[in-house]
Amino acid sequence: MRYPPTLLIIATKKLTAECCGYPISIFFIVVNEFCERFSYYGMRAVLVLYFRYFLLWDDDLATSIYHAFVALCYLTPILGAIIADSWLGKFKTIIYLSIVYAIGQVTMAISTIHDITDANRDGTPDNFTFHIALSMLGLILIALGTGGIKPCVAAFGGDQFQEHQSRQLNTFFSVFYLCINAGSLLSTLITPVLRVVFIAGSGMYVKTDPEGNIMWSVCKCIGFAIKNRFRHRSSSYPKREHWMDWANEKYDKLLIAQIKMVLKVLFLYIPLPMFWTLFDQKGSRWTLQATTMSGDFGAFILQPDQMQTVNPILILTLVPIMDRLIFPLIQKCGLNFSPLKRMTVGMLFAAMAFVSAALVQIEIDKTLPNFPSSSESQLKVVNTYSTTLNVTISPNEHLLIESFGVQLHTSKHTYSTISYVKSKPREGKNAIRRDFVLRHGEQWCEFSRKFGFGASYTFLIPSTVFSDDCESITEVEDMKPNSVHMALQIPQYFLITTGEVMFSVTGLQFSYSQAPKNMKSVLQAGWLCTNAVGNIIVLIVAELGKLPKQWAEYLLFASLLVAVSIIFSIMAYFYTYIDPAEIEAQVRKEQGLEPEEMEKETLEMEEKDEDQKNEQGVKQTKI
Ligand SMILES: C[C@H](N)C(=O)N[C@@H](CC(=O)O)C(=O)O
Repeated sequence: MRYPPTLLIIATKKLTAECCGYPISIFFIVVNEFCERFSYYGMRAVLVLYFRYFLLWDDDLATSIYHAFVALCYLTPILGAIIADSWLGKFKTIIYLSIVYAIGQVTMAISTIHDITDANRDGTPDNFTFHIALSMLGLILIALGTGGIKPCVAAFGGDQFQEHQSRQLNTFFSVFYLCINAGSLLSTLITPVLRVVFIAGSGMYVKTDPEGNIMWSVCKCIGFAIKNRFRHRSSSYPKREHWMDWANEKYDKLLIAQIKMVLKVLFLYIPLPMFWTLFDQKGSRWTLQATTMSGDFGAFILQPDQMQTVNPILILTLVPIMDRLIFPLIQKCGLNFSPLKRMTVGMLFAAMAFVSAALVQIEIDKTLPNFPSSSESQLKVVNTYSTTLNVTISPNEHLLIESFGVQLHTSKHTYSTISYVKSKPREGKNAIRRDFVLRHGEQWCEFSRKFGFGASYTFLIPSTVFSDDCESITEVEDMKPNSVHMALQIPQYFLITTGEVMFSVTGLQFSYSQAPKNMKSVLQAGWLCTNAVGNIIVLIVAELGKLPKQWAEYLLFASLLVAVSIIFSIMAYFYTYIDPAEIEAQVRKEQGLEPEEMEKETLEMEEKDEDQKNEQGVKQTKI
């Protein structure tokens, strides 16, 4: 027994204004995406350093919370898709969640004002709990906003195209990706203001109504199929072609066919999170790696977090090159570079990027001093005499450690120094880059010297310093400047970005093209979830796997991705590309329904007592 759909909506396709074959409305959508990514990446670029140097968390905690936030941003798309499909529709969801998003950005910005709790005006917040709580609230709102609108925007963009515009639809996803990266490149905080552009296009959009709680219908249908299959587990019941066919007794054939399409794609997505695991470490591990490198490019000094802009810059150049040159060339050579093959190659590029990061790390490690572990201390003794002194530390002697200095009492002498260094200077910077002036009352002198990035020095300043114009200052280098140049990170950025173009742009198009019409946002949310899971994997591997050497962790991630890409290529080999519209039309024909009148069909089922229906279904099967 099958229950007919209770609600039938006849959709009217709005005639959209076109320019060069494209609906004009997509202009507003891509500009909106530019602004949104502008805001998101502007904040995300500095996030790990905010955790590290404002909230004073250690590298591992900063990395973990960063990835937890990114994971949340890519989990909330499920919520966004539910709200859009079952309640507000894509357009209103984008508007309302953008407001939540803007409130989140403001909250986050307020949390960074240390003056709010800095009563003693020493430049450090007095109440870290307040700042942490506020920033976490801000981040949760941002995640809700950015993630909530993300599956809607791409699907909403796709919805604007008519059937005759399939070529333009493919180009749309490339342009869409270009805008994401242009936004990411030019990130600043004015974005929430610019976002009104999206509303300006309101009159031109094709706005499809929410189609009922599609996610809920899907879950109920899957649940029923599983239960029904279990009830008929005995071998006396004939097997069915697909396990979802066990929902036939109660659910519409069209819904079952659509769920089969979505499940096929979601199954294929299982290995994909590993790509994002590597990709999103640009913002955490790679940025922290850059803090131990030199950003001196002669004409300008690049900050470690600015290094991330290499990614969108490369995207802006690589997407057109790939779309217009490489992919057509491969096609001309007679090679079938199908979307799933592109995605596999993309994964291999990302793995190579991590091998490159490991090689750079090995170079950096050669230049780093040996920092004391948490169970060790470091003691530095500076000899200010002109003769050689022997220092003997007897195991029984008493060591007195003061806050800014170390005093060493040995059996023979007492020396004192003013340095106590246990890590590289913050963000690879020195407190002083050039020149400092010493003052005492009316007297002053200037010490002139260019200090290297990430170096640490101790200055011994004698009382005669003003009489010889700072000449008598003795400088001791506690830690050498960063000598490995940030330019060495460019190959890893190039490899990961090439991988991204092949993997992410293709994945976005693939997710849209393989989704049934009423489940485009659902599948976009599924695609974005692979990103969320990827970030959760970083948390697990970085926290549990704690490898003693960073380069070893990079190699571990690269090897995992190679293994996963092999599994994915096998799964892809067995995947058959489908045309959802064709399948839907075929099912409708089988059901004797006219395609025009079923342009849009909600699959809201009558709320009847579940057990009663199951019983009827079982009885019918037995008959
Ligand atoms: C800035 C990145 N190159 C990028 O384009 N990211 C995409 C894909 C993703 O990370 O989900 C985006 O922000 O949508």
